Amino acid sequence: MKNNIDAFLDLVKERNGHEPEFLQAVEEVAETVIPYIVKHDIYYGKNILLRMVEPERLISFRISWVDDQGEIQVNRGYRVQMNSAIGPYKGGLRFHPTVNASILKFLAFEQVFKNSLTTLPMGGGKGGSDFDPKGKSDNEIMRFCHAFMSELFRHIGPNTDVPAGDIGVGGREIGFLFGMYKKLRNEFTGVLTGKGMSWGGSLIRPEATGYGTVYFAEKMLSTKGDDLKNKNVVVSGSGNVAQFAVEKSLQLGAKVLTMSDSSGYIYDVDGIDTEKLAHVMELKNVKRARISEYLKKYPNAEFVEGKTPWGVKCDIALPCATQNELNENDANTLLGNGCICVSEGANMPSTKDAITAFHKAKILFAPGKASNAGGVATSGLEMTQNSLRFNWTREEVDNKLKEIMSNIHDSCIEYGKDEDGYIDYVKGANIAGFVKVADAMLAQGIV
Ligand SMILES: NC(=O)C1=CN([C@@H]2O[C@H](COP(=O)(O)OP(=O)(O)OC[C@H]3O[C@@H](n4cnc5c(N)ncnc54)[C@H](OP(=O)(O)O)[C@@H]3O)[C@@H](O)[C@H]2O)C=CC1
Ligand SMILES: O=C(O)CCC(=O)C(=O)O
Repeated sequence: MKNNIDAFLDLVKERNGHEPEFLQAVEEVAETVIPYIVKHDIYYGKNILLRMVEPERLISFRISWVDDQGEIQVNRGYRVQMNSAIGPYKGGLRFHPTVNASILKFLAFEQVFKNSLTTLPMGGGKGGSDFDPKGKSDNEIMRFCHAFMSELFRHIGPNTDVPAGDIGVGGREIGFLFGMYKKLRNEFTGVLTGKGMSWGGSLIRPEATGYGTVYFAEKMLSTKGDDLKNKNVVVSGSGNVAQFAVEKSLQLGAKVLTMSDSSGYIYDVDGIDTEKLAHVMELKNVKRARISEYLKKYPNAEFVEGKTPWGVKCDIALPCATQNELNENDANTLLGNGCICVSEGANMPSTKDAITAFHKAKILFAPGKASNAGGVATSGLEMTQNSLRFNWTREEVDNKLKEIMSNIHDSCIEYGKDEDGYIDYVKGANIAGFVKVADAMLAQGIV
């Protein structure tokens, strides 16, 4: 078995040696899926995983735009169309200075498994740009988004590839991107998700990733006869996913102690309640300020500069910021402090060694591709509503989201339960995600 995994990974490294994040994501999948392939004749010897690690298409393009000073700026744009076996490519756009092919390939690869887990007909893709939205005016953001879409539009469409938001891309950006797509194509279609409610968006889509992450944590806790009530929760990030993970945690009776951004974290020993969360939303979504500003209104809280919040004692950790934000030392600190459950809101926030530590300690650990799948699942529901030209109520969408998260949890148990009864959610999510895509690839032949 080890030989099969090593030989596969050597081949992937040979081709992608300079892409560490992509290799990390592939390694995690290979270690759990190859043993399954070896035991199942229908998949063995078909090089399915080797085909899955090669993007069907990787588009890279120039984005030229003019800033408020009249200077011409040049950024790089990408769309990774990873796998379309079970539906049109689907996945977010990230605008962040760290964006490169490795990061987008890791995200697109994870997206293939995640989208498969939702049971909705969506392939996997991801895109974005090394553009940094921080400190840019609304007009600059608009000009950049328009320039980005003036190239991307020819590669996407409601039945081809349907982008959405990710880091640095929220409702404002989706609006500008949609406006330019509509102008260039002269058609009003569900080509993007995360749209505004008056022009084709779905209720609950803004909340869905954070809510889903907490619904998943609640499902994991229920396997131990436990729930979120009175639990201390530590959250990283203060963007879209973090905000709604905090909101749902509060609704389910937990106490939230931290939020963060790239400058550090705030620790509020009294708890971040709904009023304080509303202030964070105002700071982040309207004023686009740093999280440290929280202390101006709530001076009892602490701001810890340049650090992640994993040293704060908690029962539950929700990493909701970015990849590799929680390492082995952080994992050991969390375990030492009695943490019993980690549900990833971000994509690949825990390093490989951190996951090993969680597994060794046999705590409840959910990988992002399972626990944060509520976002893309609700994007799938937005696509359905667009096709029907109909809107479901908030309650209808939320119920469907809960049901999807519960089904993903069941799939993880089906494929991830070890002999001693421990649920390895990483193994479960990877194999369950793989099976559906692999079956479709086999049915469609070598294309
Ligand atoms: N939006 C969605 O629906 C989905 C998002 N995700 C994942 O969730 C995570 C968060 O996304 P989202 O909330 O949408 O993005 P936002 O842009 O809304 O928020 C990102 C948050 O993470 C922080 N952050 C970003 N980069 C870093 C970094 N290098 N170090 C420390 N903090 C950082 C940001 O701080 P700062 O403002 O200082 O940069 C901000 O607080 C990402 O991993 C994303 O891929 C997963 C599924 C769906
Ligand atoms: O809603 C979507 O299409 C994509 C969400 C996303 O980017 C993700 O799941 O990581």
